[in-house]
Amino acid sequence: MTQDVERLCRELTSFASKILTTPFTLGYYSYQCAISTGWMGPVSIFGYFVVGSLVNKLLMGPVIPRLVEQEKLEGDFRFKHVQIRVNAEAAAFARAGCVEYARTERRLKSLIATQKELIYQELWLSLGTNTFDYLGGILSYMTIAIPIFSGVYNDLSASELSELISKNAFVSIYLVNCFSQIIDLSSNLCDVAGYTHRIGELVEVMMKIVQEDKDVSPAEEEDGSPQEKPQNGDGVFILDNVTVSTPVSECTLVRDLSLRVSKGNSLLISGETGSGKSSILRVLAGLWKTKQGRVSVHTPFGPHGVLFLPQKSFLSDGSLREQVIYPLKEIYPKSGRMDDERILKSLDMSGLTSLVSRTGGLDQAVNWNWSEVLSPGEIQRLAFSRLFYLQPKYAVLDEASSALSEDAEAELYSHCTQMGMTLISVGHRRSLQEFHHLELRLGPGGQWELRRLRKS
Ligand SMILES: Nc1ncnc2c1ncn2[C@@H]1O[C@H](COP(=O)(O)OP(=O)(O)OP(=O)(O)O)[C@@H](O)[C@H]1O
Repeated sequence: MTQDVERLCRELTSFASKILTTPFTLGYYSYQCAISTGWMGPVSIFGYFVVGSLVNKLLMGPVIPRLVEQEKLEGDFRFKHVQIRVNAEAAAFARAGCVEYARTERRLKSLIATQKELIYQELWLSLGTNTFDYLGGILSYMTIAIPIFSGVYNDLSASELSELISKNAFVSIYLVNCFSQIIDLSSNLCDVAGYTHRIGELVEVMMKIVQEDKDVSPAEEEDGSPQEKPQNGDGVFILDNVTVSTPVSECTLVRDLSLRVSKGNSLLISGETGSGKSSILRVLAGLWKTKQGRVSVHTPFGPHGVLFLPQKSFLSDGSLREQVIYPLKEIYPKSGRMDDERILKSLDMSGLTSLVSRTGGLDQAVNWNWSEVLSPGEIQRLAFSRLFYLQPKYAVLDEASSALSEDAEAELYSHCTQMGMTLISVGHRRSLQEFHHLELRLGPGGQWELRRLRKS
C-alpha cells in the first residue's frame, strides 16, 4: 500500500508539473504556428487533437478498470507477503510452508494473468498514441503546405521556404519529442537501477542462506555419518550440552543444557520473563541454531508428529473448517465433509461451538480477518481445536493457554493428556505442573534446573 501511495504521489507530481507548463507551451507554439500558417494551422491541429483524444478515450476504456484490478491484486499479493512475514515464526512452527506457498502462488498467478491482459490492452493504446504522434508529424507539414500553395510565401526563395518548413515543422516538434523521450528514459533508467540493486541484495541473501544450509546438515553427525535412531524410551527430543544464545546480540540464555524428552514424559519449561523459554522451543524447531552442543529431534515435525502451538497462533484466511484443519488444507481428502463430526467435536472440546453459528457453518466464507475479530482467548481455543483435530503424538505449547482462566486451561490440558499426547509446555502457572512429569526451570545467567514432578 505504501508503495502504491508513493507511486501515485510521483505520478501526481509529474502530472501537475506538466499541467502547469502545458498552457504556456501550447500558447507559445500556437502563436508561432499562426505566424507562419495563419489561423488554419492552429485550428486544424486543435481539430486533430480533439479527434485523437476521442480515439484515445475509446482505447483507454478497457484499460482503466483492468489497471484498477491489477492494483487491487497487487495489494492483495503484498498483503499476503506481509501476513507471512509478520507470522513467519508461527507459520514455521505449524510447518505451514506448503499451504502458505500454495496460497501465495495462487494470488501471484491471478495477478500475472491480469497483468498479461493489461499489457495486451496497453499495446493497442500505445499503438493508437504512436499513430497519433506519427500522423501529427505529417499534419505539421500539411498545415505549412496550405499557406505555401495558396501563395502566401510566393516571395520566398526555395532555400528560404525550406528553412521555414524546417523551422516550423521539423526542428521544433522533433526536438521537443527528443528531449521528452530522453527525460522519460533517464527516469526509467533510475527505476531500473534501483530495482536491480534491490534484487541483487535479495539474491545475495538467498545465496548466503543456501550456503549456510549446505554447511550445516542437522541429520548428520559432526564426522558426517548419519545419526542413530534412539531406542524406545531413549528420547525423542535430545539436547546434549546445548548453549542457546540470541541470534544477533549473542546474549547467552541457557548454558550447557542436557535433556531428554521421551514419549509419555511431558516437560514443563518455566522461568522468569525473557529467561529463554521460547528460545529453547525455537532451537527444538530448528529455527535458531545453537552456539554449542547438539539437538536431535527423532520424530517428524508436522500435524501428525510434533505440533507447535505458539502464544498467538497464525490464523490464515479461510473458512472455519480451514482454520481447524490448518495446515492440512492442500492435502485434505476429497471426502472432507465426512470429517465434519470430528471438526465439530474438536470445536466442542475447545469450547468454541458458538463459532459455527457465528460463521454460518463450517464452509461459509467469512469477510473478516480472523486474528482481528477473535479475542485472544478465542484464538487460543481455536489453536487447541486444531490440536484436538490433528491429534499429534507430541504437542509443544508456548504459553498457548495464557489468555484463558486456570480452569479452562486445566480442561484443555486434560483433553491433551487423555488423547495420549506428550507435551512440552512453556507456562507460568503452578497448576500446569500436574499435567507434566518433568520441570525445567530457567534461571538468570544461563542457569537451569531439571526436576521430576511425578512418575510417568
Ligand atoms: N530474534 C531475536 N533476536 C534477538 N533477541 C531475541 C530474539 N527473540 C527473542 N530475543 C530475546 O531473547 C530473550 C529470551 O526470549 P524468549 O522469547 O525466549 O523469552 P521467554 O523466556 O519465552 O519470555 P516470556 O516469558 O516473556 O515469553 C529475550 O530477552 C528476547 O528479547
